[in-house]
Amino acid sequence: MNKTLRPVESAHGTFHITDVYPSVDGGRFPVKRIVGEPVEVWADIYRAGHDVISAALVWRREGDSEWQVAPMTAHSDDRWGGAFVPDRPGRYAFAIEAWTDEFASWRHRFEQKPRDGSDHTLDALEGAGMLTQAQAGSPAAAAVIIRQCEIFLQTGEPGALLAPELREAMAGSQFRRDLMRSQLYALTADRPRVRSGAWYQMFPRSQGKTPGMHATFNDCIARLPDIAAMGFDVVLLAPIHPIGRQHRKGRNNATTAQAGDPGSPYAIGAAEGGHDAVHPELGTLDDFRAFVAASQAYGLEVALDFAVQCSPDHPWLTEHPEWFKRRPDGSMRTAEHPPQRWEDVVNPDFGSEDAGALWRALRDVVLFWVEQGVRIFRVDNPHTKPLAFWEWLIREVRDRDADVLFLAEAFARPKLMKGLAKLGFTQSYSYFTWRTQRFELEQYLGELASYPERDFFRPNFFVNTPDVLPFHLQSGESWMFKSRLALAATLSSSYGIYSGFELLEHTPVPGREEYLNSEKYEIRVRNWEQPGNIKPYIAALNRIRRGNPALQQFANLRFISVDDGGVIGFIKEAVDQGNVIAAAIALSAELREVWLPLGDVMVGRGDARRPVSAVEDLVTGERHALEWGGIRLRIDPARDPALLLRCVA
Ligand SMILES: O=P(O)(O)O[C@H]1O[C@H](CO)[C@@H](O[C@H]2O[C@H](CO)[C@@H](O)[C@H](O)[C@H]2O)[C@H](O)[C@H]1O
Repeated sequence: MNKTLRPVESAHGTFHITDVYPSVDGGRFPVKRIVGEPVEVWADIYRAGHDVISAALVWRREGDSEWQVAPMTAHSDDRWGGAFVPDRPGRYAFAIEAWTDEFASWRHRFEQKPRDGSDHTLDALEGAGMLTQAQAGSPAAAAVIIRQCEIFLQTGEPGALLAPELREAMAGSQFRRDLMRSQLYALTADRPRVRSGAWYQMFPRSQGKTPGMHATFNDCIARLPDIAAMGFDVVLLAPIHPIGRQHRKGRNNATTAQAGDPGSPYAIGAAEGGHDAVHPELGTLDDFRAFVAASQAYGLEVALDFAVQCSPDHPWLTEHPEWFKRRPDGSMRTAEHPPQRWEDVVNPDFGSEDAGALWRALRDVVLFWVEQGVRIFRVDNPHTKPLAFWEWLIREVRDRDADVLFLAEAFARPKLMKGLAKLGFTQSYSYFTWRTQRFELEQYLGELASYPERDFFRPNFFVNTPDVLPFHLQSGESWMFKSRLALAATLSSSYGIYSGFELLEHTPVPGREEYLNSEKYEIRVRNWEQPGNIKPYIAALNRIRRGNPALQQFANLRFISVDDGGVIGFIKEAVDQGNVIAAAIALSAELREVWLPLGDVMVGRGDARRPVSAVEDLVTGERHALEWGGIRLRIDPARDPALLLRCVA
């Protein structure tokens, strides 16, 4: 437990350092920020009496011995602010220090003395006495102090003690008798990919061209130009490991496989190896590394699925039987997440006596793939494993390589999802996949973009996943796919699609939000140029995202009241870059004209900030001038359900 360091008490008691921002659960969990971007810190700092208070922000990266110091300045109502810039990814701690500036307090009192001819010599001597005790400052400050002290001693003029440069020199040179440091607050700085990225999820074995034939990593390499041309940043692979044979699942989640069925890639482990092996039909480890290198060459980063569970054929079941709990009849309980049943896998027992070795083995699996060049992991249903395990694993890995990122694939209870984010997951799945109405989106986004969620929960908006074909996509209407894509790609700075979305795949298992003939259980071959595909639309959206910093942030969001309940409107602003985007996205198919109130939108930086006067359509390039504080524009969802407008002054 962090403790506030108690100072030598002054006559006015100790300082109160409260309402510290940013902090998550009082500093217990790290606030999340991006490397190279200023971290603003605010606190209420006060104490009884009228002495002049000074404050500073002290911070360091975990492992560094030296504290760095940044000044804090007082704003109105005892609110103080300061900032620092974390320059490397990793964990940081910061605290706030407060102390009395005794010379400034003396000066303040001296300046209040009546100018009525009274003798203030004694007061002046007290001030001068403080100069003789100043000892902690820079040589330049020392020179100022000595000079002003000598002037005072030679002339007896108190004006020498009131020189502004002396006040400044003394501020950094006095012994801080009542220095108080707050508790420590934790912070994590991540690389920029965490803040923004477009993800493309695919099953490697389905990337070939011959129906029924298992694809290889070479086939995956051949797919990269198409994925890169759509403007994606991350290519997320379903598990690439050997697949169990016992209790293998068949097509459409059948609990018995037919001859030739490849099984679910989430049933990890077979005679060929476990979590650190590559499915032989995909190729070798060298082939995988070649895929990672080829992805990099296309500007894509590879993310791997990390699923803890094991097929009954996983080598760990024979090598470490103690990690798996047997039922009274000797069988093992298969994994489940009610109502889902995963009959082809068992979960290791996190309560086993040898759980420490299991934890280390799982950590080593992650480190193994880090060695192969992977820096992003989608963690499969983390909410069914102990939270303390994830906190430990993420820390263990990131202490070795702070560039490694973890996405929590948890569609769980809200508090549990937020808990996972607090204890270290870099990004999180979200409920966006099911939020379709304007009020639902506004409410949900409002929650995620507010304090304190915005400081620890970084959502990744997936429009679909291999497990979820949401009802609203099941009619296969192009405008709806585009609308969902535009919402995900602009409301959130990180978003993803599962492959097949670009082809408008939409055939469900009747009555369910699942894909019929899901490639979780079979090999698929697709015509990636299928007529009606929305690849050009995806590419255009990703291009717009890359060109507009406002769309690369999440919490910079403000909804506007569009005069049509079937359209959601919002503003995103990147203040530092002077980039402001207004968006209006149709949630239903009708052609309409909408009024966008933009009168209070300001554009530009600092003194150059001006009210918006026109907008530029980022798709068509057309420019429209504002009239009467807003603009009326047409949305034709059949063509494009989203209006994306750059605001110009
Ligand atoms: O956490 P979720 O419920 O969203 O689902 C994830 O984990 C599931 C278990 O790994 C996984 O389910 C798939 O793999 C299972 C094991 O092979 C299999 O029994 C299921 O039928 C299959 O859906 C799911 O895909 C993953 O996203």
